[in-house]
Amino acid sequence: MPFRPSPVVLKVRPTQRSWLQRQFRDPYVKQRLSHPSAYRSRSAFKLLELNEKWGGFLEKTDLRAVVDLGAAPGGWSQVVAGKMGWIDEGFDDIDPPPDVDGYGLRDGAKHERYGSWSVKEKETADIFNPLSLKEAPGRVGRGIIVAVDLLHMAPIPGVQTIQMDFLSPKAADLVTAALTTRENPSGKADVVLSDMAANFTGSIVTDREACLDICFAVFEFVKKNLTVADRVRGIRGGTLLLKHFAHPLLQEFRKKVLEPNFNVVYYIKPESSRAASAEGYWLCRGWKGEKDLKTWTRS
Ligand SMILES: C[S@@+](CC[C@H](N)C(=O)[O-])C[C@H]1O[C@@H](n2cnc3c(N)ncnc32)[C@H](O)[C@@H]1O
Repeated sequence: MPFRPSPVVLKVRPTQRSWLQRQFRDPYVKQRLSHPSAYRSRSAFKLLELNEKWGGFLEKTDLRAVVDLGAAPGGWSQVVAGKMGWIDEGFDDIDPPPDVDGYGLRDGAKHERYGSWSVKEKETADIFNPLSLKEAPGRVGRGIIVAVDLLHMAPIPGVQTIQMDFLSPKAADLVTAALTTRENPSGKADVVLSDMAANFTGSIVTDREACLDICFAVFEFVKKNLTVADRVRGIRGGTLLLKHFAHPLLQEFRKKVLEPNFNVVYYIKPESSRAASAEGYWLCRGWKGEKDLKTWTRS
């Protein structure tokens, strides 16, 4: 019988068709779909690659707290949860563990067995009643992981998920509250990851401003919440991984804001990032702290 395209196939527009063709050819999409960990996003491979090439910053034994900003659908959080021992790195996210009832948590549900919960901003009032990591029954990982996104994200063991706009005025305080546990009373994070990206509008000015808004909001958070180096106590300064898009003003942000405040700032374009995309990452190591803070006001 001759092939008759279905109405669905007929409806695919040329732009969608080229997107689909690109997806089918993409080795990282193929890898994601066949990988035993069933990573939720192609981005997961960027983080795995960056971590492996840049000294295993997610594998340090003294890592206590990680924040994942712009976390949905959850690929990076899965990678972090794997590195911190909450899930096996070969964990299959699609099949729930047999002994866990309703592994897909409801919004607002605290899942003490795995030390995970998922809340919306408006529901957080009584959630941040710091649960001691040691008291959470069944907790197997180490440290705390807080994930934030505008979108709903299905829970991952060991990851506390807050659905909210990170640019909203309350955001930093809510994340700090979520980070503050008996084992992490300072509420500091050792690693802050930001893969946040606003939707592209096509206007260079609007897109550049949106990217700068995100970079500044993340930096404000870092100022108060990233672990500060303390040589006497043998504590290394925290790490920031920040997505951005190529633009001269963003280069200025790197020079005037990031470089003076971290020991080193690397520009990285992971192999798994599409060559045609203007995105890149800054990996900033060794937060110096607010003591000698250098700031910059954008024009
Ligand atoms: C590239 S995706 C992140 C993918 C993620 N790292 C993963 O591995 O699954 C970017 C995310 O940033 C989120 N985002 C953009 N602006 C945000 C904001 N102001 N507050 C919170 N999340 C935001 C988007 O909703 C989107 O889910």
